[in-house]
Amino acid sequence: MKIILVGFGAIGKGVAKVLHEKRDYLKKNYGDFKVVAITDSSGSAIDENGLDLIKAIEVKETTGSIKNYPEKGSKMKSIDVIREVKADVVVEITPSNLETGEPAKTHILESFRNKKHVVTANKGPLALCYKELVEEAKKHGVMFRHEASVGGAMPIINLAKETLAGNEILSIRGILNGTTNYILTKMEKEGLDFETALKEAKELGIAETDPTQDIEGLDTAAKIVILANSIMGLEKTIKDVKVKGITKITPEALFLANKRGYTIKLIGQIKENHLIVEPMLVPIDSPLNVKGTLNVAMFETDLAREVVVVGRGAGPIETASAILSDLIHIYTTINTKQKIK
Ligand SMILES: NC(=O)C1=CN([C@@H]2O[C@H](COP(=O)(O)OP(=O)(O)OC[C@H]3O[C@@H](n4cnc5c(N)ncnc54)[C@H](OP(=O)(O)O)[C@@H]3O)[C@@H](O)[C@H]2O)C=CC1
Ligand SMILES: N[C@@H](CC=O)C(=O)O
Ligand code: NA
Repeated sequence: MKIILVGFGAIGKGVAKVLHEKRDYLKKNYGDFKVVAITDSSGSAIDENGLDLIKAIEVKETTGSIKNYPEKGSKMKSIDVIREVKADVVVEITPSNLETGEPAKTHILESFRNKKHVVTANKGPLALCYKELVEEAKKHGVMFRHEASVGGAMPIINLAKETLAGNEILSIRGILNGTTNYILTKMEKEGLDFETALKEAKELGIAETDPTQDIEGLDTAAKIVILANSIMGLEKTIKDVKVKGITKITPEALFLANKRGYTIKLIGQIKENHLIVEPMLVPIDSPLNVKGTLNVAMFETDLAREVVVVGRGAGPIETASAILSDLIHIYTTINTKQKIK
């Protein structure tokens, strides 16, 4: 299967590392997963026989742009790569823009129009125009998967759509941002100040390109909109969410909460058509009291009753896990269809 990576930052490099490390496992169990093009904000590298992913990471980390990849690099823009390079799947992992959804929205729609399946971790277009994207993918007969867009490695979207298929999801409540959970945990457990904890989160590659999206609660808001639209059949936008972030939370507030048997978590909640994101007191012994970059989601369903999932909500390799599972789904679907013909 031929793959184009659009975006080569923390997640793009994480996907490249995972595809390199898992290449023998993938070949043995599925087939050849080949990255034929990689793009970033200033250019691209293209090789129809498959790029050397370790070399691509090294070029990116030493020179700052993939266009410096020996012999295969150029200033070719992402949109032209999507149109002109022969591939099966585009992995869209540019920054999430929660106002316009660009450049990801155009990348995704253009991929569909060029008969390319899409896997994305990008929350922008999903939170702003989910229905349009799903309809366009259907119109062009291609697959559109986005497990990584909510909760990173934590299985939530495909779990709801596949394993919990047939259930009506009545409410979802959880911690859906790894950066803020990391910050709150560091402040609570080590008394670290907010800025130092945020700096560490950036260094771990878990924060958004614009980390205010994390700490002001907008990333969590985007995610509950995606959940509302993709697995609860609602039609919401980020404007429908009442949002409050964690910038006013201090180590002292966490200490006082602990003394009373509580902790403080940034909770996203969808219940009875209301979407809310705010710091909430959570009992110390609650299943919601997970630490570090962990995320947690508590589903209330009509058949399976309560379901709780926990997993790493952020991180290059962890997020690449969700992207890989979507790529494998596309690979197996393509090859099953071909065998039936
Ligand atoms: N970090 C995480 O743990 C998670 C991130 N995500 C989502 O994944 C996406 C990527 O995140 P992350 O890798 O951390 O972000 P980074 O900021 O590390 O990387 C973004 C990449 O996109 C590139 N880029 C920007 N504009 C364009 C463009 N027009 N064409 C091609 N590439 C472009 C940047 O180029 P350049 O290098 O030249 O600046 C960079 O390589 C985001 O949407 C984020 O919300 C989802 C789950 C977890
Ligand atoms: N910045 C986000 C990345 C995953 O969506 C987070 O911290 O959860
Ligand atoms: Na996920």
